Amino acid sequence: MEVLAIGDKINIRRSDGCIQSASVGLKSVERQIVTVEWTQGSKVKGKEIPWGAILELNPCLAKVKQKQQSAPDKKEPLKTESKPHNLSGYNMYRKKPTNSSPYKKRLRAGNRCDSAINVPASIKAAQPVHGVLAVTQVNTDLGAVKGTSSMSSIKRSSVVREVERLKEQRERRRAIQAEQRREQSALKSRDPGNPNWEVALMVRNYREQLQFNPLRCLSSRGARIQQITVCVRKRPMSRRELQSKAVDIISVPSRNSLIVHELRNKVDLTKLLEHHKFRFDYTFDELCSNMLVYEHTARPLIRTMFEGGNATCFAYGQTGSGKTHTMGGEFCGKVQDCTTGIYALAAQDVFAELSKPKYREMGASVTCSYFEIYGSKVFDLLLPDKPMLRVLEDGRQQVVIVGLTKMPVKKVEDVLGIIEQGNRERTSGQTSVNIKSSRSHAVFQMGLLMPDELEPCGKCSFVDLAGNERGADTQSANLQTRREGAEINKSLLALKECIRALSRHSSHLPFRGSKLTQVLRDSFIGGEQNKTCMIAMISPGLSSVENTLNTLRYADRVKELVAKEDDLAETDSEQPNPSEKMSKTKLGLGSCPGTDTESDEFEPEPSGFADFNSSQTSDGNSSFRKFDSNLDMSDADGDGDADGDGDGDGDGDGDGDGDGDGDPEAGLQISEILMQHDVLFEFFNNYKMHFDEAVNESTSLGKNDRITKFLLDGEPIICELEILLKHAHVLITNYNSQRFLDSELTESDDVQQLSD
Ligand SMILES: Nc1ncnc2c1ncn2[C@@H]1O[C@H](COP(=O)(O)OP(=O)(O)OP(=O)(O)O)[C@@H](O)[C@H]1O
Repeated sequence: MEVLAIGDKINIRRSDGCIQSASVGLKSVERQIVTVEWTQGSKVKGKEIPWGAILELNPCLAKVKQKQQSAPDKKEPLKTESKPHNLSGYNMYRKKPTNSSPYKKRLRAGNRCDSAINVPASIKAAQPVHGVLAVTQVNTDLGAVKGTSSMSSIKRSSVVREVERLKEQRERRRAIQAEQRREQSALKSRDPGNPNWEVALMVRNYREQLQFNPLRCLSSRGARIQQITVCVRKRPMSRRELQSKAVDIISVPSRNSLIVHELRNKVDLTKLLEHHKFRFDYTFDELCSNMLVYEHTARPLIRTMFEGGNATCFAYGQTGSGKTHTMGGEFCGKVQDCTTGIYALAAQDVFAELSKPKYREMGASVTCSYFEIYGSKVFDLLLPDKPMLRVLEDGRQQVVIVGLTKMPVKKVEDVLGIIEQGNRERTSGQTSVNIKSSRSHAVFQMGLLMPDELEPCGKCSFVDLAGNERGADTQSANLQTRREGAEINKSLLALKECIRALSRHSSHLPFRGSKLTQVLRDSFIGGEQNKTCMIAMISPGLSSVENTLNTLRYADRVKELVAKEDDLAETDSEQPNPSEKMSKTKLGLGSCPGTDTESDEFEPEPSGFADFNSSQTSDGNSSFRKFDSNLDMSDADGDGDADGDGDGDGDGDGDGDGDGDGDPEAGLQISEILMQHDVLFEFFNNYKMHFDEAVNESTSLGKNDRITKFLLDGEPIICELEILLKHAHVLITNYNSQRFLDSELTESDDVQQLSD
């Protein structure tokens, strides 16, 4: 082992069997192990190899050793040099070596030794650079000659070892840098004129470290069917993007993870990549087909419709990210092949299911509707000239699209005809992003109809949403375009709120926040029976990174709540203690939201919950009074009803008994109103981080619960809630009076006007 020096090149065998050259790092004589290192791409790798294995692959080392042993006479003169007392020059910090010092002598001896013995070239190459190194080297050489001489038993000082280590590090770093420079210049010369070559290289280097195992299997069997599924699909680079040498900054390493490489500039203006990692139920890369996406997203939803539930599949994303491609079908030039979209694939499965004897005997049939929501207006895509339809809501909050075509269909071809007809009618316009872009939400619905029934007993809705970046399209000078953007933003926010309400089994459903959520109200109520899937589409290019991150964060927000829902499900399986049980009842979990029976469950006050209330009230008494006085102030506004629930008791709980458990709808109206009023809507948005969760949680609690909850959470939130309530009170009162006055059927637009 002594014949080897740090930095020597030797042959090694890699774990995959191949033999390659590597540099000697550290040696452990006791363990008879040598550590070697080599560079692979931009990475430095290393491993420990037994000395025996090294000798096998490097027979020349054995020869060197033999030579050393067969020339004992040449070692003799060194014996005296190896005595410890001759090492006075060893410690350079204690005594500076002079020409006549033993240090110099040893150096000369070492040189003599070099000439006498055929040592590896690298040892010679590493001859005196620093005095310290030279001594070390001489020691190594001496050791090689002397074997177990007393010289080799002397420990090198920690300073020497540190210098060696630093030198090794420096050399390694330089080797990597040289390799990177070589790669960079190779890439630059290979890709002349590419302004993004540096980013491309950084992304490529990062990807080299990843292990890719993306989703490829067609069968979704075994996939967990959840109430809410959130997936992401990355589209391939378009021809235009490839021509402009755009960089693909999305990596999809596995079936449920995704990384966005965002380009950032350091303070010194050098570029670096920030890697944003996301996890979803499924992630589809650019090679995934529509069929594969369908298998994992919409297909599991078809069963829901036959089980009497409402299934909804949303395509969400930036303009041009592939929503229409996924939902409606692939484009061959400008012509869309409807047979390859999720609408058609779902229709195939629906008819396959319908042909089963069970449904044939029942006489079940299927109807199709196709409409679009543009701004806050609904248009029927299956009638000539796309007439505008009215959306009405009855006293039981049932939403009806008056006059919507429900076309009976008997086979897949009928459905394809309907899709083609509807697609021709869809509204398009011009944005600063795309020449042609959908500014409307398109809703395609299939309903399962039983004989003698007017309304379908199960429904599948597929929604191709308008581009989510539209609200940020501020370059447009056109007021109409900006309004459209605002409407789209509003509806997407309302959609998120509704999905969140569904995942939390919340009793409050803010479906009036937009026309989209209003017409899809059935999709969000009904609890476990309903299933929802969101497919977030993303563009791969560097220029879309901001929109891509926005899309993923939106989807992530929905997914985050799904995770919470799972947590709750786990808790449910355990035996809850009485107070937990009550808290959940109060949160409306497991019950059908918005039903009267729910408010009955609010009646009993279990001891656990009463304790909770009382302790909080005593803890935060002063704040409680502060909040109450605020309610009084609102009362002074002249509405005669400080709590805004229309009962005139002003006690803040809605039922007049002061126990905080009364009217479960008292809370829900607050965010409903918020969703309908621009100022509050914006306010709500700005402070979202704080009371996004809070308002929703509070909505299914009584008002006192809400108050105590926020007292617990601390002062800032109380203040924000106060401000929020101040703004909301007048609106709530107006809204309530209107609602109570309303008779059987109310036109939703009127409700909208009210808040305006
Ligand atoms: N997965 C994909 N594979 C191949 N091409 C795709 C894919 N996704 C999208 N494309 C192509 O990208 C372009 C834009 O797609 P598409 O029209 O579906 O976007 P969009 O999100 O619906 O946009 P908009 O909101 O404007 O309607 C189309 O030319 C389409 O063919």
